[in-house]
Amino acid sequence: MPISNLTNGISSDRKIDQFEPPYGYLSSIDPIPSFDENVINYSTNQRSQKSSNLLCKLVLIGDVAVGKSSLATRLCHQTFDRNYKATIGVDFEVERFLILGAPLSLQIWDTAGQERFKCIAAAYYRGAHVIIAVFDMNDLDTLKSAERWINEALQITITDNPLIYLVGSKRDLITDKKTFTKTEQLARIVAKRVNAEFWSISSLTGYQVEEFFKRVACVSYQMLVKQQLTSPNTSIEKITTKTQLAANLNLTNDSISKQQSNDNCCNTV
Ligand SMILES: Nc1nc2c(ncn2[C@@H]2O[C@H](COP(=O)(O)OP(=O)(O)OP(=O)(O)O)[C@@H](O)[C@H]2O)c(=O)[nH]1
Repeated sequence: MPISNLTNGISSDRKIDQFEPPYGYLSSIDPIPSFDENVINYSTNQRSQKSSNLLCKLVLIGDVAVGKSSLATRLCHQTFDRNYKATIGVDFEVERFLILGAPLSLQIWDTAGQERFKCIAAAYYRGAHVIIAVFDMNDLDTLKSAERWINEALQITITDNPLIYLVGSKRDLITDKKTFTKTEQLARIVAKRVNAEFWSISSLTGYQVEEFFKRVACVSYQMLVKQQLTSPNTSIEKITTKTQLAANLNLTNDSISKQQSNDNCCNTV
């Protein structure tokens, strides 16, 4: 497929030419602030040749109501809903970026925090390149849980060394500076323990959401291109849109409900 077909419809704010920096260098898993030369060369070749789309599978995990869906919605639809609607099983979005002129699709799997959906959600961890564990910055119990979610996800993902991000949500609700600093300090300790990069965001105001996903896109792109250069038949996908992805996976609400009713471990709560 010509690269122009793959890049059609990617908005200008999804075009990245500079490596996005981390939230703070203290919280970074990869402090390298620029694209490698071989990654730049690869991208230049992709621009001038027929090419496929790099696909990055990303899974959002964390406790109930910490703000996973809100984070995905803020990125993909630039909206925010104050009303809580629990995720049933798993939902997904595809967001496309153009990095150094080459396309990257972020396939975002938004899993349910409710315990009874855990085994459905866990089925979608497999093959994840990126794990994003979300916690509510106003509830430190959810930070403790985030560490547990990460460790559980790492036992299931079959990708070698997925990138891990620990994201503190609802930053807008913390008004006391001392509490905020303390929460960030604790989060950085947890992040270090699980080898994650820490970010603090607000889906309500949009604070750091774009920056966070651009960072994820840059780090993932660099990782996938390096994998592509060492083993050329991996990580390339022709799926470029949410509709194609849905058709490919046959993932409908019906199929999720069926899976749920067939799966005993999801009916235990
Ligand atoms: N003030 C504020 N509220 C938020 C923010 N993010 C999410 N919320 C609210 O928190 C509630 C839960 O958000 P969701 O995004 O649905 O949480 P979730 O983690 O997807 O929940 P589950 O689907 O049950 O796992 C909703 O009422 C949101 O409006 C934020 O950044 N600031």
